Amino acid sequence: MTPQKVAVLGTGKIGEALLSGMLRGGWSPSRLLVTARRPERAAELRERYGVEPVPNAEAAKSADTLILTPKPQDMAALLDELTPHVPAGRLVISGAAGITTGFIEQRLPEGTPVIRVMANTPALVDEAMSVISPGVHATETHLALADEIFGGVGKTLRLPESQQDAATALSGSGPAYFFFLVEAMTDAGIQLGLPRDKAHELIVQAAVGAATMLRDSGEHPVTLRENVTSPGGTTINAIRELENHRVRAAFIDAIEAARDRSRELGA
Ligand SMILES: NC(=O)C1=CN([C@@H]2O[C@H](COP(=O)(O)OP(=O)(O)OC[C@H]3O[C@@H](n4cnc5c(N)ncnc54)[C@H](OP(=O)(O)O)[C@@H]3O)[C@@H](O)[C@H]2O)C=CC1
Ligand SMILES: O=C(O)[C@@H]1CCC=N1
Repeated sequence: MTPQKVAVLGTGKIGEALLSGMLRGGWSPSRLLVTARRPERAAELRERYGVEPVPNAEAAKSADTLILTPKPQDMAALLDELTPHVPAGRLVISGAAGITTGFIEQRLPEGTPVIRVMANTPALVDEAMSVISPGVHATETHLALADEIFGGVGKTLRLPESQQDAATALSGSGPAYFFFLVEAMTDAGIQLGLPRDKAHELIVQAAVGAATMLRDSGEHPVTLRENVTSPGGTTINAIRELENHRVRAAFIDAIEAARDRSRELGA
C-alpha cells in the first residue's frame, strides 16, 4: 500500500533530511505536504523543494500518512493542535526521541495506528538507519509503508519499542560520535604539525575506508583492528593510550547516558 499523500509536520533538520530523500527517490512534490512553525521556515522549504507548506490542521486532514518530527518537548503541543483534525485511520509516524507510541495514541482518536521511528542524519546521503517499532494499532501493512518511506533514505530495522531508547542512543545519535572522533583526530594532526585541511582529508579518508571495510568485508572489527596493529609498531602505542584513558568505558558510559536521556524525554 503506497500512501497517496504524506505530510511532514515540524520540518526541521531530520524532517528536511527525510523530505529531501523522498524527493530524490522520486516522490512528486504534489504528494508531499510540510508544516513549519515560522513563516520564514515555511518559505525556505517551498523555495528549496517546491513543496506546499500548510497549517498543521490542514496536513492532518489531507494527508493519509503524517510524519511528526518536532522536538520531543514540542510533541504534546503539536498533538493538541492536530487531534481535532485527524480522521480515523490516519497513519501517524513519530520520529521523536523518547516519545512513546502510547503517549501519542492516548492523545489521538481511539484506534489510530502509530509507528515510532528513529532515523539519523545520514538520510541526507541516503545512508540513514531507521529503527521502526509499531504501536498497538499498527499493522504489518502500516509497517511496510514505514519501511517503504524510510527505506528510500537508507536501511531500516525493526525492533521492539522497548529497545528504541537504546537504538536512539546508538544509532540516532551515532553519527555525532563519529563526527566528534574526526574532530578530535584532526586536532591530533594539528598537534603533530599537519595543516588542518590535510589532517582533515587524512582522517575523513581513513573513516570512509574503515566504514566501507566494516560494512563490506564481513570481518569482525577486532580482526580489522588487529590487522592494522603490527607487533612492536605504531598502532599498539596509540591503542595503549586509548585504553589508559578508558576510551572504551567512556563510550559505554556516554551511550548509556544518551539512552537515559531518551527515557527521560519520554517520561
Ligand atoms: N537531528 C537528528 O540527528 C535527529 C533528530 N531526531 C528527532 O527528530 C526531531 C527533530 O529534531 P531536529 O530535526 O534535530 O530538530 P529541529 O528543531 O531542527 O526540528 C524541529 C522542527 O519542528 C518545528 N516545530 C515545532 N513545533 C511545531 C509545530 N507545532 N508546528 C510546526 N512545526 C513545529 C520547529 O520549528 P522552529 O524552527 O520554530 O523551532 C523545527 O523546525 C526530534 O524529536 C529528535 O529527537 C531523530 C533522529 C535524529
Ligand atoms: O540529540 C537528540 O536528541 C536527537 C535524537 C537522536 C539524534 N539527535
